[in-house]
Amino acid sequence: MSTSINIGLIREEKVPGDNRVAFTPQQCLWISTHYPHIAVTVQPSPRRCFSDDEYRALGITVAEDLSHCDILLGIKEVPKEKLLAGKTYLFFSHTKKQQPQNQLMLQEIIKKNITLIDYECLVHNDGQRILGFGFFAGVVGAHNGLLAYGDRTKTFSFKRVHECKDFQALITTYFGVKLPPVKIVITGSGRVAAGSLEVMGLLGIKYVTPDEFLINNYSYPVYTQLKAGELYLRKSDKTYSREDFHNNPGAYECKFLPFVTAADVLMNGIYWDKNIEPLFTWADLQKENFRIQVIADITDDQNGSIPCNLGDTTIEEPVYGVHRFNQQKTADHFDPESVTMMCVGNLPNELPRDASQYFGDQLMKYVFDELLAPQSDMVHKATIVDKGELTERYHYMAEYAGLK
Ligand SMILES: NC(=O)c1ccc[n+]([C@@H]2O[C@H](COP(=O)([O-])OP(=O)(O)OC[C@H]3O[C@@H](n4cnc5c(N)ncnc54)[C@H](O)[C@@H]3O)[C@@H](O)[C@H]2O)c1
Repeated sequence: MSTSINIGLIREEKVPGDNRVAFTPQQCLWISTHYPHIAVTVQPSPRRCFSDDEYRALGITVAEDLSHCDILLGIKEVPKEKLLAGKTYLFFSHTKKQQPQNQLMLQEIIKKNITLIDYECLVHNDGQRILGFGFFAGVVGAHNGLLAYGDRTKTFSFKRVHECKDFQALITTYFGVKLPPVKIVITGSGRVAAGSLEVMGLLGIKYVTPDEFLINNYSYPVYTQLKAGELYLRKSDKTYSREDFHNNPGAYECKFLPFVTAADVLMNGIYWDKNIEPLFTWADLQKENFRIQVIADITDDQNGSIPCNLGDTTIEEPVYGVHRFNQQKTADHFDPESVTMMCVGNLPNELPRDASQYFGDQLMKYVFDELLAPQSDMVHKATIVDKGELTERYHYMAEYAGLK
């Protein structure tokens, strides 16, 4: 069969740069073996976590010009001057909440008769998102939280994740590590929480129930996990219903407070929006029995579920201290009157090879055939712009898109 569909993997050009990619070299090879009518071309990139040579070594074409491609896959937003007219793009556009910083990009997409399919809007029948990087955010966030705790208490030290080639290499650094009897509380039950639990398992940290965690002290490291049903109860009748909580989060109160007196480290991986009560308040931080020393805020909303999240940190400078009484950042991240905050907003970039492979696997498993099919409800629902026209589901964005 002759090649009839050309797919391009674009170079990430957003600043600051991203090192992830939609398909690894092995996955590109797999596509060309299993779909002989599809050809993949990779745009060269000095920053991508798989080098151009790793693609070339498997016989994948690396070329600057993608004008022959029908479908272009990226990760982050595409600078508007780089958008190729008439193409079908898939990437995280961050436009569906009408984010101001991406308005001009969306207008250009419309002007250039582009089709935009947003990864974030690809969902299973039950509404769960198909694609995301949460698992590796959870892994890196948990590691960084423990690293900060080790540095703060001078009890152990960890290597930085991005200094390891991949997850496998990170795991080898855990052999022989002896942690002090730290108590860790993990919130959430999604992909982020799953990644953090993986690190607990790899380090042999023992699970205890939330009740045991509150009552007991241990001579070895332990963790507990609080899912939404254990964290939030309806104010009126002290019950929890997932659907009701998602629809009426304001009717629920947060039950986290006792854990601030029992945990040394908090790894926060819950879903949060502004109508959901935060885990604790500034006033709670000032109480004498506030025990938490390090917060890995993987959810990472400024002034969100964690009031002392004063903004993002970077992979280069992953932590800052926040003074519990004056609410300001401290000169020393580990000031005894401070809580050490880890608020990196792009955690998966520390493990980009694994994060990319996981992403490509999900894309292959659940989306690829739908994308190639003449009609797909899943893809249709995630299509924000179809050949330059805002689709019906996204008409609410007309003004933002410059159409009104
Ligand atoms: N810091 C980073 O680098 C980074 C990376 C990835 C994700 N995150 C953030 O971490 C958080 C968790 O991500 P995740 O990948 O685990 O998400 P997920 O989609 O895997 O899980 C989210 C959980 O929240 C629940 N949920 C979904 N909609 C909800 C609603 N409307 N109200 C209440 N609960 C709801 C889901 O049932 C699920 O259990 C998100 O806020 C995400 O933005 C941060």
